[in-house]
Amino acid sequence: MIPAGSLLVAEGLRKTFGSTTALDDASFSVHPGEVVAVMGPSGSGKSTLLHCLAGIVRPDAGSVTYAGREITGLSDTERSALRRSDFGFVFQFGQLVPELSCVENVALPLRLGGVKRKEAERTAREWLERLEVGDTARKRPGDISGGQGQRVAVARALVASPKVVFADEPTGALDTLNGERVMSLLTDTARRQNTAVVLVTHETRVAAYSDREIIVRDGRTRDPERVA
Ligand SMILES: Nc1ncnc2c1ncn2[C@@H]1O[C@H](COP(=O)(O)OP(=O)(O)OP(=O)(O)O)[C@@H](O)[C@H]1O
Repeated sequence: MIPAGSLLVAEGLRKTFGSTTALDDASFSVHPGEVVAVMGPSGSGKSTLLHCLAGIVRPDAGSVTYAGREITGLSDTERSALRRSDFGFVFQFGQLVPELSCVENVALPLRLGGVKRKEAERTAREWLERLEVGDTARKRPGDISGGQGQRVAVARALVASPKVVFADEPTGALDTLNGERVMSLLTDTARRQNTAVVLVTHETRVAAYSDREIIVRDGRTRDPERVA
């Protein structure tokens, strides 16, 4: 049964890569503004689930419904337009464009949405300040620390007020202190602007920032709160 008021819902997802079954009847749902952690052992299917939910990977079977609209049937162009307008992304590594300054990186989602350069960069600067990395504005990603880079990436993921942020091991490359700061900045800001967060992690410390956890094991999902 689909929980009432869900923003993003997946049912019966199945995905194979050659002879490997990555997802095998996986389900998922998230409400607006809710932070859900997707946990489970390495290779259990967490990233594949995230990619299906975000419309990056098309499942072999099952459905993904976003804001009442089935997205599994959309064309590649329609799915990329949806990702640009409604979703934000934070990954573990290499997500910032190395040739652009940090302020240009954060301004990018706004520029792609048609906002003029000056306006986009002004908003991007505010976001860098909010994420406590205002001093990186003119620097390139290669000239800042990993912790600063993740804060810039979080600013970029949130700048266009997305409805959902997908974060795949966002603190995987950071030390504990930086990881905790990135997580609290991400989840506090998302909750404040009613952005849902789908957070893939294998660390309980990181999952503690979520409102709810689901477990993926051998491509199947389990919601511990819904098991009797
Ligand atoms: N593009 C791909 N091509 C082939 N096999 C893949 C591909 N993507 C995932 N797999 C396989 O699917 C299974 C699930 O992978 P997935 O990356 O979703 O797991 P995960 O839980 O995110 O793992 P980790 O925690 O190690 O990142 C694994 O056996 C993986 O090797």
